Amino acid sequence: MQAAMAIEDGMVVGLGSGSTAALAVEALAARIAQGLRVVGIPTSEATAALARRLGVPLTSFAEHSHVDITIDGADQVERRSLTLIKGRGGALLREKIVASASDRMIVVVDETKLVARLGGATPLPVEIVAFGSQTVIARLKALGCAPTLRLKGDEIFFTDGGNLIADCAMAEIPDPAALEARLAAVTGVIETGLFIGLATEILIGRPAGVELLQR
Ligand SMILES: O=C[C@H](O)[C@H](O)[C@H](O)COP(=O)(O)O
Repeated sequence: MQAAMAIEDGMVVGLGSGSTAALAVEALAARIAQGLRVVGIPTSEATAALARRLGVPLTSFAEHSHVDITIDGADQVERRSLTLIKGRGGALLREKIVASASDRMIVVVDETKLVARLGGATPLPVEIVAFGSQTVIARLKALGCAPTLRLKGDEIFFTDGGNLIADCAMAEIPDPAALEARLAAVTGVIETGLFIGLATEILIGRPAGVELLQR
């Protein structure tokens, strides 16, 4: 995978979550097997397990306060601004912490995820605290979206941090920053899946080759 070629010796690498990010971890592991020396900060327990299994050395923010490059996937990418929706796998909080600490965030997607405007068919995941979740969800509804508490089978889905996800369906999002501010102002909202100003490069896989969008 092309994104893994951006990683150089000695770097601290943010390891994203999801099926696309897993391919990047595999590509990184292959380079490590050939002698590349790096350490990774995983954005989920699943990614940490994969990295351990493939022999990618892990570290944490206790040892490294900044990340050189993070490679991650996304659920939607707004072409003009490189703003993202993330969190379909429930890893948005750790992903956003790692992305915010990164010099570069390389996002790998296929062309179906590229949109003129975010929202619409893709709901926005919002991580909320479990306590009082009914009242938090009611307040999200009052902001104009249609939230659904995420389930895993018949059970409530819990994030790695022990929180809940409200998937907020809404029409297209004309102003992601304004929406982010309104959602963040709701007590009990921990983080949203809107990634604004974080992605520095988008690699779009197409049958004909890879397109690069850069900030
Ligand atoms: O919480 C999950 C993450 O934000 C994923 O990076 C995102 O859902 C994309 O996943 P995938 O590459 O599997 O489509």
